[in-house]
Amino acid sequence: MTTALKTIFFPQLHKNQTQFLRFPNQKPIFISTKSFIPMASITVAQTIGLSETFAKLKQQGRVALIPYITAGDPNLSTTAEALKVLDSCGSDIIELGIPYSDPLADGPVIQAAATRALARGTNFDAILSMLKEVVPQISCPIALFSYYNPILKRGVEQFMITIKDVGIHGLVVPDVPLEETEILRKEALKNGIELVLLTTPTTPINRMKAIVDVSEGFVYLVSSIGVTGARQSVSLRVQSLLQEIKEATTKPVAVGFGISKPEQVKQVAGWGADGVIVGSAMVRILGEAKSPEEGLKELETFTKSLKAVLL
Ligand SMILES: O=P(O)(O)OC[C@@H](O)[C@@H](O)c1c[nH]c2ccccc12
Repeated sequence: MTTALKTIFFPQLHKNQTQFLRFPNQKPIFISTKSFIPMASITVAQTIGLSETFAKLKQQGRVALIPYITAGDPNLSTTAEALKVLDSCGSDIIELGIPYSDPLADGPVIQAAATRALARGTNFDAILSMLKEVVPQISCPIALFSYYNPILKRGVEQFMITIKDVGIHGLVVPDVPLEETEILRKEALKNGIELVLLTTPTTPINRMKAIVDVSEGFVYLVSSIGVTGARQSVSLRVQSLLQEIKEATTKPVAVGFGISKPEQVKQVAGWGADGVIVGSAMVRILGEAKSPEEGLKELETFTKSLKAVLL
């Protein structure tokens, strides 16, 4: 659980005074002295961000489990339930993908999920409305996954304000080159959004250093070249790549691509990863189940099997 419980002491309220209390990413809280004992206190669950989550896990000697699912596949109400299932099964951060028509970095499983979600009419505004409802019920931070084009269409500044307002903590934009991240980083910073950048096995060391320098929240180490999708094994190169990155930064490093089994999660965690990302295997469960209910049940079982090897 990555909520920071905050206890707030109220200054002496005058008789019959009423107040609205607003906390970032929370619904306003109505308080009134009619029913309130002055100098009372309430405890509000507040979700902490990506880097804070990693700092907390590091203190506990634990590795983050980071699932990815595609919003709107098989439908948005199932996505809402899936977020709650993933959270309750101990996910430490959740990556939520915005379906896009040209997901060039995605393999067939996530491409098919995006196509299904778009065919159902899933759009960014509908995803935002779902998040407005669900985020206050989730204890772990959510990082949105979006290709660059939909962000540019909405305008970078407006996009960041909008996602912050629904309680999103992080953002991953897999197809934006480092040279074009300036505007993204500026607007993300202004809105307290942690912009996660990716490095790959073929990224030259100096470029990797420049990427990790400006990546916020964590560094995403792509385990293998090519597109997303479960692989029979995780490249042994990941172990040395992790060491290289950890010599260049103290920021947490999470590994993704191709990881789909508990033994692979355990292996990558054993190599020193601070987080392990599992996407296609989760997406396949939800998208290919006979019914949403069955998909959610299977998602729960699968997520628990991954979490078990990280405890
Ligand atoms: O699906 P995999 O092989 O488990 O990899 C995680 C991946 O799905 C997720 O992090 C992701 C979804 N879309 C992406 C595009 C680029 C990089 C990463 C991603």
